[in-house]
Amino acid sequence: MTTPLFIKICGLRTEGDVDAAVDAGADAIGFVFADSPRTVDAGTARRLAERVPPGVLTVGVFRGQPVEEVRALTLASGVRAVQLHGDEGREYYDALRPQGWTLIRATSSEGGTPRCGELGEDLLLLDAPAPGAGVPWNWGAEGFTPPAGRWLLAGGLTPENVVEAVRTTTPWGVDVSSGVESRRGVKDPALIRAFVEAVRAADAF
Ligand SMILES: O=C(O)c1ccccc1N[C@@H]1O[C@H](COP(=O)(O)O)[C@@H](O)[C@H]1O
Repeated sequence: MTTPLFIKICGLRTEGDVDAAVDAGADAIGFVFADSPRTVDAGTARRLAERVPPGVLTVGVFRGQPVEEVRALTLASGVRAVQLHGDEGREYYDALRPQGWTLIRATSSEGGTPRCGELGEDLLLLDAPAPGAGVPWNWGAEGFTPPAGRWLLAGGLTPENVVEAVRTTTPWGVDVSSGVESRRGVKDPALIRAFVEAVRAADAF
């Protein structure tokens, strides 16, 4: 039997969002600390993270923020992983490493396939150039080479397209935000369930 795909549901803002993701069987949930319609403050993220069972990874999502801000928000919220969408370099990852957080580097495949770990990250996330916009990138393109090692596919995934996406790109896991919303920034529990069920059905093949 192959390892089930890792599923992250991102951009959660309410208790109902968190309960829907956990009950559906998500492996990770994300709180956005970057500028976004989904932004939550550290206190909200802490309160929501406290509802999450220990087996589900809590992730703080950042984009182009100073490392001290990332450190402060991560400590204040108590999340266990940091997802970085900026153009941070190795020194930035080195500065966060001693805290023991799981470090996720979000990048695109423009300019070639990145390698997981090359900046000190634990996990790579291949996303569209505009994160959180619900727009798929061209992951089905001829010549796309998946990264070696652990990587998450993100960018415009939905319950309808995720099965084809994972069969085409063979990621270690998937990450979704817009595709499980009824409108921008508002999660839909039925879509969260449908997304997780679709991924688990893809696992069965
Ligand atoms: O969700 C956001 O608004 C966001 C803002 C800044 C950086 C990342 C953000 N979200 C991440 O975007 C991808 C995919 O989102 P989508 O499914 O295409 O909407 C995912 O990794 C989110 O964590």
